[in-house]
Amino acid sequence: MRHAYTVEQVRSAEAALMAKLPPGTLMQRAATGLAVAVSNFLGRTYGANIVLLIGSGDNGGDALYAGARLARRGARVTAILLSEKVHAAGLEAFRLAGGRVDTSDALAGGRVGASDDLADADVVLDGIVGIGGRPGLRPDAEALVRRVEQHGVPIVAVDVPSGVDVDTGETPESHLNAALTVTFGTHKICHLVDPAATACGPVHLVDIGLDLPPAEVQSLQADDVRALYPVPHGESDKYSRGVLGLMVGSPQYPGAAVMATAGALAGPVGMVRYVGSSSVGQAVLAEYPEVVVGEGRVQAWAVGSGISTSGVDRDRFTRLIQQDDVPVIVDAGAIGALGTKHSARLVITPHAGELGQLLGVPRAEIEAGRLHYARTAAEERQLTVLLKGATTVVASPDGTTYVNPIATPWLATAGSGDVLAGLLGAFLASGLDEARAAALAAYLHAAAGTLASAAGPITAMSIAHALPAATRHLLSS
Ligand SMILES: NC(=O)C1=CN([C@@H]2O[C@H](COP(=O)(O)OP(=O)(O)OC[C@H]3O[C@@H](n4cnc5c(N)ncnc54)[C@H](O)[C@@H]3O)[C@@H](O)[C@H]2O)[C@@H](O)CC1
Ligand SMILES: Nc1ncnc2c1ncn2[C@@H]1O[C@H](COP(=O)(O)OP(=O)(O)O)[C@@H](O)[C@H]1O
Ligand SMILES: [K+]
Repeated sequence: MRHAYTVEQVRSAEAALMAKLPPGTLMQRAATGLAVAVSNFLGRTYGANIVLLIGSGDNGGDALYAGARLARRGARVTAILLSEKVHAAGLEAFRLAGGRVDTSDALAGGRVGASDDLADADVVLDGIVGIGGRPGLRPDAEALVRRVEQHGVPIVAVDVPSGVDVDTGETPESHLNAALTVTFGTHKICHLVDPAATACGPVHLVDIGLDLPPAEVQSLQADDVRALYPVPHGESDKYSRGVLGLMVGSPQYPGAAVMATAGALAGPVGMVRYVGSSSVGQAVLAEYPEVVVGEGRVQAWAVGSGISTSGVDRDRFTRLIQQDDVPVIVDAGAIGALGTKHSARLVITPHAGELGQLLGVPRAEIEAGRLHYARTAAEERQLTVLLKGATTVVASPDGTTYVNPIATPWLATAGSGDVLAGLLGAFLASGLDEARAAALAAYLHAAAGTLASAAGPITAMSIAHALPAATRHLLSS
């Protein structure tokens, strides 16, 4: 499991550890890990041109000490100071190691020297602000960052890409986009939650020995998927593996039923039942003769994919969400049919537009505050939210939050969400709790999309068809 923490949690863990260690130890650990990561990123150190952007705090200190190490190993390292006040001991160590300080005047707008240094750089280290930063880049920092981008020089962010909101993953103001982020002690929320997660690029974690409480946000890793997946055993039968009921697809969108069924059958259930109009049932049977069409006992329901809100059978839906023994996935049109009361355990699977409609908030606001709104909906409505998007967020009413770390943009294809709803239904029917079922489904859906897209552009059905191989690969690796 990958865990992410708030700035407050990180600071208190750092304080506890610092009290036991000689002064400066943590910063030296961070700077050493940073210097090694930069060398690995470049593939060489000797003769490399490295530029440091240095702000006023310890984040700049990390960059200066790492710059000193890189200079001692033969790199040409130049620091551009963005503040009158910078980490004094770090600057001294940097100068002693042969590091140059660019003295062109940032605020005078000249920056001739800086411009030359930037044009020649192999990499730029962003030590402008770390976890002590407020969102946004100041005008001088922003101008420099835009210059770096114009020259196409990759940026390695120290701890976090400057400008992002570390605790929410939001980017309300200007920020930089890193080719790599090197962080210390633990992941912070911005490393896992979009839009900031995208700005981080790949994230490299340097262990500095922190002791941390339970995490705010977590991400499944391959070994978690292996541990959680309900693999059948000698005593299993089709009922004990779980029966999923699908109330999805409509005469207008019959394909949704086929795609949700494909997702479900590629999951861990023993049986899928289809309940709906006979023409849609026939379409499902034509593709999947193993589906049982008609009423019967199920361990979970998936409702709404490929059904418009006005097409949802309200009486039936209300009865389903008022029973308390069978969990229900509420997808697509059924999200719009949700009232304020339910007693079943529910998982809703909106994209940003659908969550916006449910909460009465514009879509763009949901996109900008994905973690916040997923958590708000989960808590206020007392249900689990799987918010779809480039990084899918799963939030449960008890506060447990997962973020899916491995999606590919190829997943953004019509019907992809129907496959996901079916797969999630399969995990719920097999007996997993809602949050874990949702996190596992998002992970495997993305793994299948990644596998399928290796052969070129994908469709929803190719995601479903890649699910067994993606699952086998994960379970056997
Ligand atoms: N506390 C520790 O033990 C460790 C801290 N480390 C480093 O220290 C960093 C935190 O250092 P600090 O607490 O000094 O804080 P930062 O260096 O993140 O930034 C705080 C400084 O930046 C200024 N500032 C805030 N927002 C700004 C903005 N938008 N634009 C420009 N300037 C802004 C503030 O006035 C303040 O002077 C971590 O991110 C990490 O890089 C690491 O060395 C590991 C150990
Ligand atoms: N940019 C992206 N990167 C990765 N995954 C994405 C991206 N955009 C969408 N997805 C994923 O693709 C799926 C799309 O589902 P959805 O919006 O319901 O489409 P549909 O209604 O056509 O099935 C979701 O699993 C979502 O998380
Ligand atoms: K930074």
